[in-house]
Parts: sequence; C-alpha cells; structure tokens
Amino acid sequence: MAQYTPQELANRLKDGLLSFPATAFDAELNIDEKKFREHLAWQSSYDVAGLFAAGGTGEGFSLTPEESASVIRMAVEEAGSKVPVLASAGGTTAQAVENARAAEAAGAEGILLLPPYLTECDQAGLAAYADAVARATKLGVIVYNRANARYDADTVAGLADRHENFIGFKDGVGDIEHTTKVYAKNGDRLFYLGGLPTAETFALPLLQLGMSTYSSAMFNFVPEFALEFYRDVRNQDRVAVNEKLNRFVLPYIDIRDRVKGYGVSIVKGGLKAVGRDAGGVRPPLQDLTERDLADLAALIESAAVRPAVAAVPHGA
Ligand SMILES: O=C([O-])C(=O)C[C@H](O)[C@@H](O)C(=O)[O-]
Repeated sequence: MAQYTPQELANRLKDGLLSFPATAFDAELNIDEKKFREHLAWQSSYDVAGLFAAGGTGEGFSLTPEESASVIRMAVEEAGSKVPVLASAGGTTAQAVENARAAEAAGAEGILLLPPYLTECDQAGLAAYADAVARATKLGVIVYNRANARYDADTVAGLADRHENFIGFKDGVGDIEHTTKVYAKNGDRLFYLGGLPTAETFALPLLQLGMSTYSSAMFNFVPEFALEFYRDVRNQDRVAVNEKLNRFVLPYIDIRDRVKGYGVSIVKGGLKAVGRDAGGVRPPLQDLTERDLADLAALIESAAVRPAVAAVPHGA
C-alpha cells in the first residue's frame, strides 16, 4: 500500500534532487542483487526527494518485465523506508500496464511512463497509451516526454483533467517553445522535471521554465557534488553553477559524447572509477573503452568530486 497520495508524492518530488540508480550486473550481465542492494542503500543514505528504479540510467529498457519487477522490489526493500521509490513502465501498452501493476504490488509510490516501443504515434494515440497506464494504477504517474513520445500541451492538459493520479511532466527533448506551452497551460496542476542527458547541464535555465528539479544520472557516483549542484541551482547562484559546469560537468559531457549511448555507460564507468563497480551495460549499449574510463577517472580526481563516504558493505 502506497504511503503517499499522488499529490503528496508530487509535492515531495518537486523540491529535491531525483536519484536514478544504475542497475548492477554481473560478468554475465545478469542482475547482481548484492551489488545492486549495496548501491541502493548507499544512494538512499543521501537526502534526495525520490528514487526512480529501472529508469533510463537503470537500463529499464533492457530489463524483462520480471527483472523490472524484481528491481523495483529490491529498491523498495532497501530504500523505501527512507525515500519514495518510483518505477518505470513502458514498451507495449500492455507491458506498460503490467509494469505499473507489478510496481504497485511491489510497494512503489509512483510510475515514470517511458515512451512506447519503436512505433511512431500521434497525440490521440499517445494519450490512449498514458490513459491505459493511469487507469491501471492508483499510483502517481509522470510522463516522460522524449523520442517518439512528445506530449502536446493540450494532450497533457487532457490527461490532467481525466486522471487525478497524473502528477508530472518530465522533459527529455529540450524544446523551449514546447516546454513553455506545457507549463503555461498546466501550471501548478503538475510538477515538472528536467530529463535531458546529464540534466545538470540545463538545470539553471530550465528552472525559469518551471522545472524545479531533474533526474541526476551523475548522482550515482558523485552524490555530494550532484547535491551541491542542485542546491546552487535552486539558490539561482549562477557563479557557483558556472564554476561546477566548468570544473566537472562540461568536461564530463565531452567524454560522454564520444560514443552514442555513453550517457548510461559513463555512469557505470564513474561507479568503477570511484571503487563502486556495478558491472557493465547490456547491449545495445557499450562499456567505456579503457582510454575513456582512464580519462573519466582522471577528471574525477582533477575536479575533486570523488565521494567522501567510503563503501559500506551490504547488511553492515
Ligand atoms: O531515466 C533516466 O535515467 C533519465 O532521466 C536520464 C538521465 O537521468 C538524465 O537526466 C541525466 O543523464 O542526467
């Protein structure tokens, strides 16, 4: 049974940093439960507003529905008493409905609806996709505006009218005109979160467009830095944000941009570099090359962003 109503969940999520934990894999790329639980325990020891398991950075798109449900269960068990756990849903409409129901049964507090699988779709179809998921669960639902799933302001407003449990709009497209229209039309009925790759890069300007928070992939391996960055953004401290962009975020995205799909791989590279190896990524993603990993490790040192807290073994 969820601890938060959808509105309580939205109120909590909108004013803190959002964690998107990587899913740990073993050498055969099966889920490494022990390492994943250790990672969840560590991540949830920090002051974040929500933990989204099996999201993009958690390679939700590479998990079977059964694996996704078990990842959510582990997240609820390890972190649910400290921070609300949200689950991803996506793929076919039927699978997204199944993901949402399984997440609710596993004790999740909310759903992030990923884009539908592969096919193109227009507004009425997208609305039907999100309707099916919002109807299938009592949990709060956030849509992820990205790739083939571009929800117009009117489509978002229709979802908000039809479903009390529709609570949020996450943007991974970065079209300023579109974001402005969605926010102007829907205002405080929803909360808004940034979800562009390496969301820190855009966090300060997007605050002006109504995005009070964002999904931080780098929080996985440099949590203190990511939290300080978020504090600077919310304080609108342009000088501090620029200093952190120049010191770490911008050189980091230079490495990320060397290979398509590195947005996730570089997070696992970062975990390796700080001594918290969560294994490799599943295809079609590729692990960082040795040179890219060495460059990332050198950047973490030169930028002085290595996490302060030592690894705590699971169960300690
Ligand atoms: O589902 C996810 O992991 C994302 O939203 C993508 C990333 O977290 C993105 O915001 C980032 O790379 O910081």
